Amino acid sequence: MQCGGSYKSGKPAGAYRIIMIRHGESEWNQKNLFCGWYNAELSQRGLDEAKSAGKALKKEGYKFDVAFSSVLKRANNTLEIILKELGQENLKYTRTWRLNERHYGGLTGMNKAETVEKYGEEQVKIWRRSYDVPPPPMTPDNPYYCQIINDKIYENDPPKDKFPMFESLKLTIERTLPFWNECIVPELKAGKRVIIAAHGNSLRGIVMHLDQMSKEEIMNLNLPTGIPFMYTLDENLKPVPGGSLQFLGDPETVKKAMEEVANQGKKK
Ligand SMILES: O=C(O)[C@@H](CO)OP(=O)(O)O
Repeated sequence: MQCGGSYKSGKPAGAYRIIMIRHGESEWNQKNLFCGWYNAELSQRGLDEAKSAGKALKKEGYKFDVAFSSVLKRANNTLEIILKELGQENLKYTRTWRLNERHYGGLTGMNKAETVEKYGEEQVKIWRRSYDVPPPPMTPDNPYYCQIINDKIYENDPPKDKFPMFESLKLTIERTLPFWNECIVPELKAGKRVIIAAHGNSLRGIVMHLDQMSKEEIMNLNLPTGIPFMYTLDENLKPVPGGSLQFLGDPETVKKAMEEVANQGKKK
């Protein structure tokens, strides 16, 4: 059976394995701005994180048959850097808006710490991490409204009448999960070695689904930038014991990186 490919660590017979990674730090992460559908570049640290992720995957002997990303360049570039490190730069990958970061609505472009000063830590945590409370909608007076809505990456999809002006995690999951079920799961079931390079919140949606997390549990999950993680799934696509959210990095570094993300929503 091909689904294990060249993975080194033990994988139970019949299980499926998938690697996911949140893009490396973007320039807007670095400035601590709500980013969402704005097409930010990777920062130098983000480029380095992507390279390190590629090296770590290479060291473990990973190769991929199929790769998926959003339409946003911070995720695309992260994936391309990883594939280059693996000597797989010619692997064609699928880009879809369904794996995009959640649309941060009217918060897009605002500084997270300043938003805390203005609205309080509790409100910002609700906007950032609650399951179904959306941020305020993006209105035409937002400085990034035209740039986002007219961006060529959205030329074909989503249709203009369905173009979101905000998304909660729930709404993000509603457009990400159909893609997971219809496009990613069949590749896993066909025994393909799959990698997804996407975003903090689209990946939180997939994690919530795979681990059947409650609305309360998902609030406390912050995915670090640029550290690959693995899921090992049984034939029903449920994580095998110990098969959830296994980071390819030392636990202390991962813990610190997760805390760093959580702390972006605190006072300066
Ligand atoms: O700004 C964003 O788009 C996301 C990810 O960078 O931020 P948060 O971690 O606050 O959901």
